[in-house]
Amino acid sequence: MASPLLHLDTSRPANITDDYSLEVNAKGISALTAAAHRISPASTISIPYLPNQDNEARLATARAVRKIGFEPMPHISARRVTSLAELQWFVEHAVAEAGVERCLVIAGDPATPMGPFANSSLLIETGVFERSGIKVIGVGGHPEGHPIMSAADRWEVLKRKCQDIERRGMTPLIFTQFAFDAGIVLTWLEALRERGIEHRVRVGVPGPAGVAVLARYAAMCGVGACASMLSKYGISIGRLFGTAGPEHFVDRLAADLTEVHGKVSLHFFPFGGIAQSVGWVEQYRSRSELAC
Ligand SMILES: NC(=O)C1=CN([C@@H]2O[C@H](COP(=O)(O)OP(=O)(O)OC[C@H]3O[C@@H](n4cnc5c(N)ncnc54)[C@H](O)[C@@H]3O)[C@@H](O)[C@H]2O)C=CC1
Ligand SMILES: Nc1nc(=O)c2c([nH]1)NC[C@@H]1CN(c3ccc(C(=O)N[C@@H](CCC(=O)O)C(=O)O)cc3)CN21
Repeated sequence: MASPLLHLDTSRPANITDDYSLEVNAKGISALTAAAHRISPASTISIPYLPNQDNEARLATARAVRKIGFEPMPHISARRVTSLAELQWFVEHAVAEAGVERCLVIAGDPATPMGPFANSSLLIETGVFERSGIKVIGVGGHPEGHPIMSAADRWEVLKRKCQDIERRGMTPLIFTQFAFDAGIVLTWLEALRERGIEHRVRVGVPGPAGVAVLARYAAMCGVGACASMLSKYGISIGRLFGTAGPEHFVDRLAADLTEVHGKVSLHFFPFGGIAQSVGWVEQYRSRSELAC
């Protein structure tokens, strides 16, 4: 099987991958433990709210992430939370048992909410987070659009969520879905800053993975993966097998990010495995250093 393609590019700054975060679910803890010495201490490890992992499994993952020396950031999927009591239980236990200080709130995919929360704003409005000691709340940003919201609604909802988080004494952090076209992300960052939203953005990046795996996750997550986007990513329609890494995507960000785009760091989705994503960052960094 082909290894992730890394193309030498001397134009990027060395620090685009500094302070990256990584998504790790319950099944990934042993791989995270094995790779821990290769990841900066206290890095944020976000814990997705997967339907096949229950609250106990998510809590155990958060405890393990903390024990290894990282900052656990559990996701809470509004539409999958069945009651206020469940939300309270989870957040309080996460704080008490894993020292959780940051959570990511996201609507989630169920067409019909399983409880009283149809969107992530309703989770924030409960007051559970600040009362439990949470300091940072992550919310979704949508460079590629949103299943139901118009552009105007998207900006309004994002602005309101950030304001509400700050009003409650916490710090907002914006996470974007993984994407294949860095140009769309750059344009969205400019629009975000034009609207006066200055909070740090963690740009979603797919880790190196099989092309078929990337296509499957893109379809599952509603991520744009048309031929032109994939081609910008470095995947040609004639080569739908093998592995693809985010080198073109990250190169483009590194080359084109300026002060106008504000505070930006990377958030990796390790679809091809945790060791592979961590290894990709190491290779990318060593090539940047060689190029300096
Ligand atoms: N890391 C990730 O996984 C990220 C994912 N996203 C995507 O954005 C989606 C929703 O964005 P949020 O900012 O959390 O929305 P939100 O919680 O702010 O909701 C905004 C509006 O969209 C409606 N809505 C949201 N999801 C819906 C669904 N599945 N069906 C019908 N209506 C829905 C809500 O009711 C609300 O009116 C996520 O579910 C995900 O697909 C965005 C950023 C990061
Ligand atoms: N709209 C939306 N819905 C989602 O469910 C979703 C997103 N967006 N954005 C990205 C995250 C990441 N997601 C996932 C979902 C499942 C696994 C998972 O089951 N991983 C297995 C590997 C399975 C495989 O080989 O493909 C694992 O062992 O980690 C990982 C990440 C779901 N996510």
